[in-house]
Amino acid sequence: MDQSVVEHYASAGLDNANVQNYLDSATSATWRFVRLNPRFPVDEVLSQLTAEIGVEPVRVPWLPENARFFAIPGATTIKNLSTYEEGKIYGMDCSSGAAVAALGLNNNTNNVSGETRVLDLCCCPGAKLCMIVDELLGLRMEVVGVDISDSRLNISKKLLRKYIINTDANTLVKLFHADGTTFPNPKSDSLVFDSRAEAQETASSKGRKRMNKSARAREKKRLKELGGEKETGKIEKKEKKTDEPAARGSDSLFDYVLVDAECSTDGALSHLKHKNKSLKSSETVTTTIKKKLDDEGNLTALQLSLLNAGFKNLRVGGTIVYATCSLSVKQNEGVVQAFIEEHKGVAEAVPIDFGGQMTPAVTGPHHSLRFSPTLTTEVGGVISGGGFFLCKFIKK
Ligand SMILES: C[S@@+](CC[C@H](N)C(=O)[O-])C[C@H]1O[C@@H](n2cnc3c(N)ncnc32)[C@H](O)[C@@H]1O
Repeated sequence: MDQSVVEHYASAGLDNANVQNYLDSATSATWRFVRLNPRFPVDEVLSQLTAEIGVEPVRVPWLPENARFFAIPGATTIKNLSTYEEGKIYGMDCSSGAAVAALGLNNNTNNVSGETRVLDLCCCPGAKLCMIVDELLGLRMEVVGVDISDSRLNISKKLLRKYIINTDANTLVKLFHADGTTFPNPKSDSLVFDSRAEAQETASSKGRKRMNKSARAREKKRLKELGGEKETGKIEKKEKKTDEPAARGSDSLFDYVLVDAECSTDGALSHLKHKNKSLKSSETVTTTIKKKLDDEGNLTALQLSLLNAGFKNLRVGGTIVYATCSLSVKQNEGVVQAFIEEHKGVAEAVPIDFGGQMTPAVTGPHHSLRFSPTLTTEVGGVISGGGFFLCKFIKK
């Protein structure tokens, strides 16, 4: 195995044998994780899920109960489950869930205007974006997702259409195709999704269908009786209303910002393999990681720019979380150190609290948390997911 990759993992605390084990085990994880959609009753979803996988899902004990994370056997193909097809569960790693839980949206002490505004600066494919919306369910919210990749934004749109858009009027979710390092930039950013506009569109097309079926004749008669109106029998297509959302733009500051930055993905090999289906053996995985680590200078520059842009979009008193699924010291503690030096006295690193539970994470400088990748998983005790790094700041 390439020595630089071994050294990389050694610096993150894995010994030689564990590195090989980790690289080999990426396709055969003991556990995988699902998050329950809060729009359905927990008990009902759990019994349906238990019936179809044949074992009882185990709640991830260190995440807040209302985050609804459960471990299921690693061999389960989530997309074949009826609970997944029916939109009752999301496939999502519990350490990814930790990034959203770290924002503390449930406490919602940041909300000063009656509306909670959240920016997810690298949002695709969108698992965390959906969790942000779910955490705020029932409150007035504007959640903005930004990503530079068109194809990945299409995946996010599908997710939002499946889980989110037909929710209550308090929910507004927008997606921008934009460079997160310069967001907002009205000259180059483009709004590619607006949940309220979509919901209105869906409702009015349903209305049109109903009209076509049952009320067409009556409408024809009514128009005739009114007189003077042309009896076309056709129902006018209404102009699409843009009363509030899309027009408002992206110029206000946010209460919460998540910067789940582009990284070398070496802590979450299952994600890396998911993105690149040709990564079958530990050798090809090693080569890919080596390539990414060789380009680490560019990566850390991008990460710092994203974190700075996220901070610029945050209002005073707001909360920002920086996250990566890398174990690299340069991409994690290194970026955080550079950020703190640039924003001395304004960015304050604060402890991350998941409701006082013991977590599988190790605390580092500036209250950061490191989740080691799964090597052994204890059910009933601490259950860990992929490798992850988190650091949280408030703006003073
Ligand atoms: C680690 S992934 C984010 C995962 C996502 N938060 C989720 O939960 O599904 C990093 C994302 O950053 C995006 N990205 C990379 N460079 C970017 C930039 N300059 N501006 C915005 N997004 C960027 C990538 O397209 C990718 O989707």
